[in-house]
Amino acid sequence: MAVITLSTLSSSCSSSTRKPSILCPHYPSSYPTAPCFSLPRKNPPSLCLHSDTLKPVLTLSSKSLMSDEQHSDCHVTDYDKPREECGVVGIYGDPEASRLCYLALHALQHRGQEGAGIVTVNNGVLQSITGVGLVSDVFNETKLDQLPGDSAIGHVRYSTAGASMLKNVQPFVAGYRFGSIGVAHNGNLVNYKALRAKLEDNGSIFNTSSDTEAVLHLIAISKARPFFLRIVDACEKLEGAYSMVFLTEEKLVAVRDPFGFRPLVMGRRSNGAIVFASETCALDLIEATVVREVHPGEVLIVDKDGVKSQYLMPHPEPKQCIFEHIYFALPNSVVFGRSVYESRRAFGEILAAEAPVDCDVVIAVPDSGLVAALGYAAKAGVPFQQGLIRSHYVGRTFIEPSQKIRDFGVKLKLAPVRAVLEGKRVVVVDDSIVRGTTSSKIVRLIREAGAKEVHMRIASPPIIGSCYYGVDTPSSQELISNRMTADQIKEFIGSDSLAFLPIESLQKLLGSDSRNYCYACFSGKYPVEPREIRVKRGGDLVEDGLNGHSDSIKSMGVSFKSLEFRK
Ligand SMILES: O=P(O)(O)OC[C@H]1O[C@H](OP(=O)(O)OP(=O)(O)O)[C@H](O)[C@@H]1O
Ligand SMILES: NC(=O)CC[C@H](N)C(=O)O
Ligand code: SF4
Ligand SMILES: [Mg+2]
Repeated sequence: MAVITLSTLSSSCSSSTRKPSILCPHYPSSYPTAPCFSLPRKNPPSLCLHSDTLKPVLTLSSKSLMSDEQHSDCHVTDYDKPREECGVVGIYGDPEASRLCYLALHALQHRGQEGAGIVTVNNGVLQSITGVGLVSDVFNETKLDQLPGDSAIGHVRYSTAGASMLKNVQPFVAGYRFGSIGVAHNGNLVNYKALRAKLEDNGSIFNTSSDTEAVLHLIAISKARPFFLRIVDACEKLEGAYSMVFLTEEKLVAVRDPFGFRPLVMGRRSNGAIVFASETCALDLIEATVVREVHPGEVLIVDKDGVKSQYLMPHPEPKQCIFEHIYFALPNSVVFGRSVYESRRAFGEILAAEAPVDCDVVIAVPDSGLVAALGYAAKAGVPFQQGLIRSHYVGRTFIEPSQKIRDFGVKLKLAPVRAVLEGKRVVVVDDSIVRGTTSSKIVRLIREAGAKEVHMRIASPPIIGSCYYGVDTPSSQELISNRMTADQIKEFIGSDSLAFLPIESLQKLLGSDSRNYCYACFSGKYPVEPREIRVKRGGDLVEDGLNGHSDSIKSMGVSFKSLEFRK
């Protein structure tokens, strides 16, 4: 059963004007900035339930799964892994906006499986459906019929801040004094706690424990005019990673943080509709042609007059996440202007050139090790074979009811092919080692299947630090490469040899573009100081909000158990 919430928010602002900080050549430098006309108030509440809001917000929360009020067990996921991030999509000017959004979210499902949502604009009203679980769990024909309109934004979530619970599922929608606004965010704000504390001091009441909500409050209290400059004003107060899409009654706005940590690309459909998505694979699915990336620090505003570009405050140089190429993005996507497939293949080729070994067969750890293994095999001139079969019924998250059963995790997901492995010297290529769980189990499985030698090749440098920019890696103490040398890891996983992709070779491959990438989880050099973020530990969920319990979600057929929250 769906619940309908009429949520109203108000804010006030005092008179002020705001000019764009940097103007794009296509943007009129004479853009009018008018004084704000609202009532000045001291410490104005940015959220008010007795508001004189102009436009109501219609929110439908999918109740096919448990509600926020039903505090129960916690969502158990595979915390060994660098987990996926979020995916965002935005569509302007297509009568099938919500259906296209739904399809695009399917293409981005690998980026987040905790929750999904779509917001559309219909007759000047923002309508929202969000729910926990996969896109296919949350939406069906009937739900999509409830989302008419020719503009939409959508989100698939994997939490980085704020627990896994329905109220944190995006897009978020709020009504404020001048209208309504929806937002979908991929990334993580490293100054969220400070921002929230300040906003709360000034009277803001938060509805969620997600970092993303802060931007809505900042927009509501901004004194900038016209509207999109409120978004610019708010974003300039954010630190960390944000690729976001905003939807209002009239506009679709896409923003990428100045470092461009997370991807965001713009496309166009043949009917002229403008589309934004985290990865190009989403554009391909809905037959939109890639126009270009949203540049780091850029704000793109789409309305009936076309597309305008604006920039946030200047910044030294982009720091795009190299891990998108190593693990997160799909190989059929082009991310940061590079084909993910070609990157991974090149990583494998470099490994073959720099860490050769006599072998009979090259195999991959599916899925994300596959393309690098193809590169390794081609360069080494050794046959590639499918030595491990992946079960498609076990996702990137699975049941972990106890340590004993947890050991079955890898076995459940990956099965060795004796016909390929028996009596062979095997090179096994994977994209990364996080805690070493997968590698150690795989080496054992392959030996049990009769392999004579097992040589692990890892298509990324050793991960020594946590990510604070939208990827949910374990804390650094839990990262095996933070505690052990490559030789010690080789002993730990029981392989005959082990080699990682050297960071220098990775940077050499990227050439002059190399300085535009973030390598912090390999180098420990963080482009934006993660001063207030604590990373989740294995088995933990972090309750960082003041909104009560971290409620569970039930999704994807995973099992649940109670977990303790660390403060
Ligand atoms: O060292 P560990 O802690 O075991 O983590 C590393 C493994 O986790 C990831 O795979 P994952 O199973 O998440 O997804 P995939 O099927 O997309 O490769 C990654 O590709 C490695 O295989
Ligand atoms: N992985 C992400 O991009 C998460 C977005 C946001 N920080 C959240 O936790 O919902
Ligand atoms: S720390 Fe690692 S995972 Fe995080 S943005 Fe930088 S390269 Fe990507
Ligand atoms: Mg893997």
